[in-house]
Amino acid sequence: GTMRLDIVSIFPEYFAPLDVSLIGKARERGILDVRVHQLRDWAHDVHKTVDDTPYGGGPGMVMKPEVWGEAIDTVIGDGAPRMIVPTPSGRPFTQEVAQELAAEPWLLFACGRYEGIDSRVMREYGTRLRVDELSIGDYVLAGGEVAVLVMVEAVGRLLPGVLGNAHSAVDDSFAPGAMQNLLEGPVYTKPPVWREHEVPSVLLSGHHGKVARWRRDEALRRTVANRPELAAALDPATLDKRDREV
Ligand SMILES: N#Cc1ccccc1Cn1ccc2ccc(-c3cc(N)[nH]n3)cc21
Repeated sequence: GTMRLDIVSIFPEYFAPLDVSLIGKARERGILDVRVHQLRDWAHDVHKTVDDTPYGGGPGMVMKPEVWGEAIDTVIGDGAPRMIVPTPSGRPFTQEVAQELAAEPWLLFACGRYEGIDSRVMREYGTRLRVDELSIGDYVLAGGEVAVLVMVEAVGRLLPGVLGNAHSAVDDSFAPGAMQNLLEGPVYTKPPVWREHEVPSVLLSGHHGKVARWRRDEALRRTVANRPELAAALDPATLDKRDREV
């Protein structure tokens, strides 16, 4: 069925990219129903104020709870979407979380700016909705919009029918299975030689067993090189004899 996504932000124009490519097609095909809302529509003062100084002092501003409360109440009505709040201090957004979110019928993304949203908003809706504060990585953005674009793409591509059959998400390096927790290895296409660089001959051999083995070895090599903490966590039993020699 259709997944509904509501996004509330003071920069709705950030979400123009959701009209194109993968997500745009999914919307045209009715797989996704994406609605973007301007938070300021629920700020009633002449300046449409959405922020104020932080209690306890400190730099920057905090987003007012009243405006968010009116916005969320209007958007959800008496429904109960899963509420996602991007934040640098959230639980890590991983492929596993993306898989979980892809199973939800309705997601509501609350995009903060400034130093974040008054914490009582999450507390208020946590009594009625599942509220997840999620981080997309250990770096600080200026607001939640980019994080929502990341999450919507990661979740959207997992929905049935969104990725052409040519590329199923099941092969993802973080998807369950033989290549789980391994990084993608190198990829090649025609021509077989380009500026004197050749394609590894095993890939031209047509020997599927050797190709699979080679790809696993390359994925393992890259994982050890770029993500030693993932490689260390690999269950030795899942690595067959040859891999242990790598
Ligand atoms: N909050 C906060 C905050 C705290 C300190 C300094 C700057 C900000 C800016 N900010 C406001 C909203 C908001 C949303 C998500 C992120 C975010 C997520 C990841 N993974 N990094 N940054 C940042 C966000």
